[in-house]
Amino acid sequence: MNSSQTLVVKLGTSVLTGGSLRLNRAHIVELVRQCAQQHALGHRIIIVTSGAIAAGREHLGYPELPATIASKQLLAAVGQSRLIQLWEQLFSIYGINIGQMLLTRADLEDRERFLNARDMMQALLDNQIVPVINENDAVATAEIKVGDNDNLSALAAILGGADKLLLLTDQSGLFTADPRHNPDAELIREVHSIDSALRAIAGDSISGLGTGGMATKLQAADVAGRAGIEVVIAAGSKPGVIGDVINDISVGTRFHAQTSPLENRKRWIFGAPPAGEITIDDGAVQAMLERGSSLLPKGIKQVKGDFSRGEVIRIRDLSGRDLAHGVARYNSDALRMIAGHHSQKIDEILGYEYGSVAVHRDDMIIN
Ligand SMILES: Nc1ncnc2c1ncn2[C@@H]1O[C@H](COP(=O)(O)OP(=O)(O)O)[C@@H](O)[C@H]1O
Ligand SMILES: N[C@@H](CCC(=O)OP(=O)(O)O)C(=O)O
Repeated sequence: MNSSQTLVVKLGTSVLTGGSLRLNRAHIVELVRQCAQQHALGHRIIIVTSGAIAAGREHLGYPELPATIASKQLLAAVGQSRLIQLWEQLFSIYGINIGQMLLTRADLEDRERFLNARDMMQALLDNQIVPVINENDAVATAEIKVGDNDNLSALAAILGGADKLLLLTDQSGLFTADPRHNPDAELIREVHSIDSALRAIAGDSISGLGTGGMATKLQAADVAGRAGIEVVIAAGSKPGVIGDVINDISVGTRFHAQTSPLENRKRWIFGAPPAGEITIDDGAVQAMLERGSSLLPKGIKQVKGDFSRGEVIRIRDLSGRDLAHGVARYNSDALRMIAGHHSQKIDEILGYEYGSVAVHRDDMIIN
């Protein structure tokens, strides 16, 4: 594994409350200390935090509310601001800034919004800011919700281009049965593939605090694993757990990635039928093929088709040779307007900009 890693740490309500009805600051302080330690070593940390509803309930003094979605939204609206304040305070002890991202499924399913969120997350990470993510519970209706933070953390890991996803919970990992009912249940240390037998032993949450139990953690491991991301489920109370995961020291249950992130990306870019096509000049061909550069608008000669930002397009040279497939950073109309122009002119021509490149190197697969 390379020296600098990107790690998503997901903290379930069970960890943040330590099984009680209020946020357990002592637990959270210790986990922030571990994150800050890894951050100082050059690793990129992304937090996915649950606990907004629990924090809201605590702050309002455990009000009697009907068991409706509206009540949960009310509690989340109050609790999220408490929660983010806490993360902010604790990370600031170490001089680390955080950036809040509240997401819903709608932000991640739409290609253009996904790209926007990904660019934003990248900007935070490039500036050594720790993204702190939760579902936007206060406004998310059932139709646009991811629904649980395990699945949300798998999507956040894909968004952040993470190497690993660590799901911290109140058990030391995935057991052969729910340890709350079965004292003889054994910890499963390594998982190479997720099958129906494994799904059958991963039960729901019975503490009344968490959402989804081990079942949603397994779904998250599956989604992340297919994207080439290794997943570990471990206890938030295990001393030094975050460093252990970064250093590949065996802890909890480890799910091996099913592919490499690059393979997964290639499959996606080649799998998507191209929505359009651009022709580039010889200088751009040389920069792309020989120097591994991104494609700038300056090198674009012609744009064919009608495509949106975020869709896959074909890149051809002047003789019509198919050179590469890549993800467009601008829609077809915008590309037609900025084709042949210097990147500094993008804002002036369009009145907005999504950065200097038309197709980024990381989003391009050369044929
Ligand atoms: N096979 C299993 N191994 C471990 N825990 C399990 C299993 N099946 C169900 N669980 C339950 O999953 C719970 C953790 O999930 P959850 O309550 O949603 O926590 P979190 O808030 O961390 O997401 C455990 O407390 C445990 O009761
Ligand atoms: N978004 C919700 C948590 C949802 C959730 O999945 O909780 P958990 O199973 O404890 O990770 C909140 O902030 O309260």
